[in-house]
Amino acid sequence: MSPAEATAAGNQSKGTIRVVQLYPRDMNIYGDWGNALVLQRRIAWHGYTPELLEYNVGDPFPDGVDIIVGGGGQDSGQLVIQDDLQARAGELKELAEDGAPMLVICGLYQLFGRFFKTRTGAVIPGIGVLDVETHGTDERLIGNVKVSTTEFGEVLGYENHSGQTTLGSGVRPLGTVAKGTGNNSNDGHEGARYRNIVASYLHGSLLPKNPAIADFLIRTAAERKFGSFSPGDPDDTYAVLARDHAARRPR
Ligand SMILES: NC(=O)CC[C@H](N)C(=O)O
Repeated sequence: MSPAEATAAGNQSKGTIRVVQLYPRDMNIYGDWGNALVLQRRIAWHGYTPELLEYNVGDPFPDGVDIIVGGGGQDSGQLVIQDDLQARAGELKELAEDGAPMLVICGLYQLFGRFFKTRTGAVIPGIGVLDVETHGTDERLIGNVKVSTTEFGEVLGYENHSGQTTLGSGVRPLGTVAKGTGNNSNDGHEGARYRNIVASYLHGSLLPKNPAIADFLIRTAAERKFGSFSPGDPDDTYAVLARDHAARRPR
C-alpha cells in the first residue's frame, strides 16, 4: 500500500521518516537504488510516511535526514563525487556519530573509510567515518556471496569490486563469509559495522533479500526520531522467495 493509499484507507501515519540516497547519479550500480525503494515500501508497511530524497553533487544538503543510503560505483564515479563528498564530510560524520542509521554499499563503503587507492595508483580520499582502508588490485572479486552475521542472520548478495578493504580496530565486521570473498582475499570477513552504520560490498540489491537489515535501519530511525518504534506488518512473501533463490545461486 502506498503512503497515500494508507491515508485513504484511514490509517494514521506514525510520522515521517526521511531517507536520503547519496549520489544516485554517479553511485548506483547493480541495483543499489533498490535499497532506497525497499526502505520506502517497508517504512509505509510499518505505518510511517516515507520521504525519499536524492542528493547529488552540488545539491544543498537536506535537513532532517533520518536514514542515509549510498550505493556502489565505478572508480570513475568515485572520482566524480570525491570533492563534493569531502565538502559534506562534516555533516555526514556528525550524523554518523549521533547514531543516524546508514547503509553504504561498495564504492561508498570504501569512501566512508580513510581512502581508496585504485588499481592505477590514484588515491581517492575517504571521509574517515569508518576505520577502514581499501587498496585496488588487478583481481576483480565477482559473484554471489553468503555471509553469516550475528545481528541479521544469513546475509545474501552479489559482489563485484577490485578494491580490497582492511578493517581497523575502530569497526567490527558485518559477518563472516560462507560463500564468496567479501572485504578482501585474506581474512574471511564481509562488511563493517560502526555505531548504526551498516557497510557492505553486497549489491543485488541488498535490502530486498535482507529485510532484517532494512528493518534495523527503520527501527533505529524511528527510535532516534520518535523515542520508540512500533512495527507494522510487512509482507515478506517476495523477500522469502528472493532469499531462497539467491541462496541457491552458484558462485
Ligand atoms: N561495485 C563497486 O562499487 C566497485 C567499487 C570500486 N570501484 C571497486 O572496484 O572496488
